[in-house]
Amino acid sequence: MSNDVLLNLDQNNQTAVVTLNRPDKRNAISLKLIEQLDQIIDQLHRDEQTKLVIITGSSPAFCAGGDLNDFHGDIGQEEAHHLLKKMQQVLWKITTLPIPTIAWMNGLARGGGMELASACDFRFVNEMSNYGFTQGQLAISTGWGGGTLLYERIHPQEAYYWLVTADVRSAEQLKEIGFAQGIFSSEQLELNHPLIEPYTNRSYEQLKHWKDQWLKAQDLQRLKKRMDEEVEACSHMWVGQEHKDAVANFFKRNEK
Ligand SMILES: CC[C@@H](C(=O)O)C(=O)SCCNC(=O)CCNC(=O)[C@H](O)C(C)(C)COP(=O)(O)OP(=O)(O)OC[C@H]1O[C@@H](n2cnc3c(N)ncnc32)[C@H](O)[C@@H]1OP(=O)(O)O
Repeated sequence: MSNDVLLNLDQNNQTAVVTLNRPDKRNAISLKLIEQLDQIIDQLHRDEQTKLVIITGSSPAFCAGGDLNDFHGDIGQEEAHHLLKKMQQVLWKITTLPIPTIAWMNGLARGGGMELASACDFRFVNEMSNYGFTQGQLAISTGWGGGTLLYERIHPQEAYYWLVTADVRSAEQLKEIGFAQGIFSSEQLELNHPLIEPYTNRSYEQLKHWKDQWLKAQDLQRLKKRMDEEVEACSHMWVGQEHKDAVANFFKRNEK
């Protein structure tokens, strides 16, 4: 079975690097990838040695969102809800990991790729890449709970505006609105990168404590409820003709 998600630990088993590994498909999140990611995140929840999780993508992309072949438009609302829910559950597990999480956004991200990044505690972006919550262009909303998480990451007015415009923004713009904490220029992730070192230099105890504070500062019960509502709303838009047409147009544009 191909490994659509890779897990690498540093020599002390303290930093886990989780890599989405479907570069030919711009690391689009298929159902198979969700299953593998889910297992890895479960493993990290149980792990008592790892102090930091970094999620990244195999070059050239970070993540092109949900795999539109698997999450195709031609399904009923209940089936759409069932499929969207699977990834929402993974995003929830990432959000509630007891140690800090970083999205190292090595390349472009669209749609659900941005939702995945929003589930992490910190985001670092590549100066050469661009990023967008483009679901609006596909006649849907965010569908994994990542739109809800966006409201927690940046100013709500800015989150609302970004979701409606569904525009693609530069690394610089992401830093300006506070979505990204830093910008890097190299494509390769190095654990001694100055943006990563502040984390690797801290102890397990420190990082776990700060994450605990971060989680307690949020109303998790309400957050989960809002994420559930997002999945429900998106599943209804999913079956609309406008969405089916938008997905068909994407594949038509990409026909070789
Ligand atoms: C389902 C959940 C929902 C959510 O809740 O948020 C979503 O995520 S909806 C999906 C949102 N994502 C998109 O709309 C992105 C669609 N992709 C693109 O716009 C472009 O592919 C790109 C990401 C900007 C990359 O462009 P480029 O570098 O020019 O590559 P190609 O377009 O040639 O793509 C290469 C290859 O990858 C396949 N691909 C890309 N994205 C997806 C995707 N989301 N689902 C399935 N497949 C995808 C693309 O079809 C190409 O495949 P081949 O033709 O076989 O080479």
